[in-house]
Amino acid sequence: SHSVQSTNVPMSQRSDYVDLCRNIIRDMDLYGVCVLDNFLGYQRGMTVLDEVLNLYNMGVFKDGQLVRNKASNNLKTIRGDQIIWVDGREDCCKQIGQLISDVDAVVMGSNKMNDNGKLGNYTINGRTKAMVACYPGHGSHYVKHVDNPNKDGRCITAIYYLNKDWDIKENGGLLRIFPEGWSDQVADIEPLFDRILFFWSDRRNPHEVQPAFKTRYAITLWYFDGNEKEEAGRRFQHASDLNSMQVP
Ligand SMILES: Cc1cc(NC(=O)CCC(=O)O)nc(C)c1Br
Ligand SMILES: [Fe+3]
Repeated sequence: SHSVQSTNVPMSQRSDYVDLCRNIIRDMDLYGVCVLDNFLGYQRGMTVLDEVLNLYNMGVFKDGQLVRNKASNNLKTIRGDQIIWVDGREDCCKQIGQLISDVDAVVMGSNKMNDNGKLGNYTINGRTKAMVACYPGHGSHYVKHVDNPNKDGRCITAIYYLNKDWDIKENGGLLRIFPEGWSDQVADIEPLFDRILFFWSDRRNPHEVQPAFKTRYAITLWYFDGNEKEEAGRRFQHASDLNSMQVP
């Protein structure tokens, strides 16, 4: 993981912007996973957390949908996260909107900056809205899964974490990625405040959220590869798949 110097200038004007993008390109090419700490800096991180807490206290989060648990073959609550989709222009989400444009800046910057003008051979041309998620913390978890197993167009998952003073031993909530091809290695990522994580959304990165015992917040964006999304649009797509993503 890399640490970002905290300043308050917009991302693309930062002095270390180019380095940040190069770090993302290198880590994504080498590992398919990249972690940046102190992404917004403490002050701005706190303003984003305040907006998320405000949304949560307004009671606008919805329960994540139930997913059939193949093992027990009955409809069981196997994901405890509560979610709300935000596009960042709402009055109550201006700071989340700033976070989104900073993530856009580094993802699009990395996409342009790579020698062949592509990040991992993708042409990123869009993204979903921001999915703000909260794990209530009574052992809520998320079973091992792949974000995009069937080429729906999503190529990069970006997750920004908001959890201050998080003690993984006490609070759990570890994100464990099982990178394909690294048979015995796993990537254990603690959901720490002002940390951002990028990983390829496809079958290269099955991942799970281990049970959390303290309220755990995260904001996720999925970036689209133009060609794959175009192709997916042509193929029959179950309405539920499209429902689970909201595109601005
Ligand atoms: C709605 C939805 C959420 C997630 N979230 C995570 O994997 C948790 C990552 C973390 O919070 O560390 N993944 C998928 C494929 C869907 Br769909
Ligand atoms: Fe996921």
